[in-house]
Amino acid sequence: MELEAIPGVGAKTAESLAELDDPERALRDGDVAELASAPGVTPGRAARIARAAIRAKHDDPGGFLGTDRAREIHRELLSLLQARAVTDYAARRLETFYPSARRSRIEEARAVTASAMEREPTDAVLDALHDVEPVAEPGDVRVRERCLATTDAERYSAARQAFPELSVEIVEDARGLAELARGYATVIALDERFGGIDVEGDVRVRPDALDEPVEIVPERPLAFFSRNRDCLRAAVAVHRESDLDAPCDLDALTSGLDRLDADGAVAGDDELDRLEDALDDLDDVVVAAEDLANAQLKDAIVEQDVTIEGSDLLSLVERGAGADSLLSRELADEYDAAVDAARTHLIEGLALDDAEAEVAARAFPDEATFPVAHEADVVARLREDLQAAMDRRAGERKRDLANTLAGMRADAETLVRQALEIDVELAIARFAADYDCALPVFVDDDAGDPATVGGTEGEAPDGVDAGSAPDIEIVGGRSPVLDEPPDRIDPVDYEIDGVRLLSGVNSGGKTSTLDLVAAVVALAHMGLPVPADSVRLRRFDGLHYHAKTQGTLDAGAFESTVRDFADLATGADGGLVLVDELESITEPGASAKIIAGILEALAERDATAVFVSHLADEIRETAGYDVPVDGIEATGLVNGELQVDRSPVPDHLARSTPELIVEKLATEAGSEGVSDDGTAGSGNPRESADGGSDPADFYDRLLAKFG
Ligand SMILES: Nc1ncnc2c1ncn2[C@@H]1O[C@H](COP(=O)(O)OP(=O)(O)OP(=O)(O)O)[C@@H](O)[C@H]1O
Repeated sequence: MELEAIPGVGAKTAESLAELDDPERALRDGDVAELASAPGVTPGRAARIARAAIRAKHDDPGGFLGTDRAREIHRELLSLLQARAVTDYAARRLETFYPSARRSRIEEARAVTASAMEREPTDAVLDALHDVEPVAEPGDVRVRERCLATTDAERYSAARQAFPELSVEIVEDARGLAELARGYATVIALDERFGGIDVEGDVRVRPDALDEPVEIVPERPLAFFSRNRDCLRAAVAVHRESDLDAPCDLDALTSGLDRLDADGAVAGDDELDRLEDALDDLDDVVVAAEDLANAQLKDAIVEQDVTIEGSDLLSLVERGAGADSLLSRELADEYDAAVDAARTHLIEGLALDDAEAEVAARAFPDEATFPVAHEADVVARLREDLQAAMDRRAGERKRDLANTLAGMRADAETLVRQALEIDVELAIARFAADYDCALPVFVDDDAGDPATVGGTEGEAPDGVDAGSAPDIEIVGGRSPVLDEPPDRIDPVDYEIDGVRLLSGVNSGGKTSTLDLVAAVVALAHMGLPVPADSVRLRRFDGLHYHAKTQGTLDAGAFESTVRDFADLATGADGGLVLVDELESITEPGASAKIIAGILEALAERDATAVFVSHLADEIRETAGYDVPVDGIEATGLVNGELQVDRSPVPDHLARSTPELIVEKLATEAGSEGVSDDGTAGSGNPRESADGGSDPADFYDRLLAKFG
């Protein structure tokens, strides 16, 4: 895919995207996280790029949402879905679900939805998802205890390029290697000519180094796994909890991760731990051993009666020395015992092995002295030996672990990607469960092709013929954008065919019905499930939902609204038109004429449209064809509140709220004029006591005006 061919991707963004490992895959899969990892590409922009790439793939001109209200409904739906995603990735990825008029795009999104609706969002999976995030590249790795050495300038620059983590040194000969070995724990010689040389220190000859990066720098693969350790563990848990097919052996990956520290060091190796502890404790244990010997020896001296011969005393006094020789002669056994105790303390305290113990034993001298003092150079040698053993061991363990894990990197990345994708599906599944959704059935509008999207291949669902099916049929629809808790929402049935008016009492739910239709149509064209028992609809080219205007428009705004409707009524767009109380734009008489004209033009073009209006009668009178009117009917007034059946009654002009109230007044006034025994209270029930006319007459007169 030519990156710059994607709308909105300029040369600079294309350059950034080209830095990704596989930008085409990321674009193809709508992998927003991967796109957002390109330099300078924010997550929001990544979502827009992914959407544009999807549109380009489906040759989709976009612009399905034709009005502000349509876009608002889409935004609300998206937020409801995003609120059900655990990861930021899934929230962004959901933005790539946009309403499209293209059958291929709708089918592509529906495939994800179909799989999503099989998923069960258990608490355990959702918990595990909290720690999943797109894998991160580890920062620069720097290994200071190992270096590469060569005599060859060309090999030198190749090695520098291949191993930025290590120092690379030029040496003249074996002496140069030996010198390096004094400064580095391990020196890796790259030249064959060094094979078989005998140099002190850990010097390895590896002419194959450039082909074996894991052997030479095991830290490199390990850095990826340690950087992403928590996320990988969480991705493993997501796979286990959701029975997802894993791309690798989860036990092997987990045990590898268990052997790794957060900083890339090897964990859980007893020998390595022993060496590390011994190094940490060395100074303290030496001092403690020395103190022990001195305390023991002091006690022995205090308890001892020393008989000193006169000649010895003389020699002591004359030479001012010789107490040590006296000590070794008189207290040799006690000294040996004290030094033995010190050596044992040192060896056991540091859990040294035999070879280390042999060195450690020399830390306390055989020759008697008081106080007993350790040999600093022997302790230094012991430290060097322990450090070298630790470096060797750590290197071996790292190489082992790196060899196990390096081959799992691609699978580990897939593991995380799958876990993130599952979050997208679970968000859809949770939305579907919360709003009792069903997958809508598209009754295809392609001429001569009754195939359905989502219905039985090649035939219309339940025998419905594309020619005779209504444009939209909603059964048990529950508007997700209604500001009511789901259990307080009355399900609505509504069938829309052609261009129609929707009448009804105030607050009967006309606007909410338009919202429901808009939400259902938007979700269906996003390839998502709809909040209804069932929905059948034809594929629309766009959604033009005009919300009610607040108050009468001034001349300029009125003119531009009429222009908008001119575009709608004369354009080639096969979109769905929803309009709420357009009459509020100007005075009622003029409004009815304008609405009638728009309806005529739309009907001539076989459009699908619903116009909510309180002027249904006036519009019908003016319109040049028989405009169908549906009605949301009040079933009565209880305690001053309207009882409403929210489902529009087809081909029925609903009575208005004023009519219902006048009817109620007329009924009440009529029954007040009749006495308990059913006879008239006065000779003339329509005559009031003071001789004026009865209010019931007045109410009847008003009622008669409603026809
Ligand atoms: N299907 C429904 N289930 C439950 N409550 C609903 C439903 N539809 C509407 N309502 C309630 O009725 C209120 C009024 O609805 P809505 O604004 O859609 O009526 P309307 O007929 O457009 O009113 P108006 O004629 O005044 O513009 C909503 O705020 C909501 O509380």
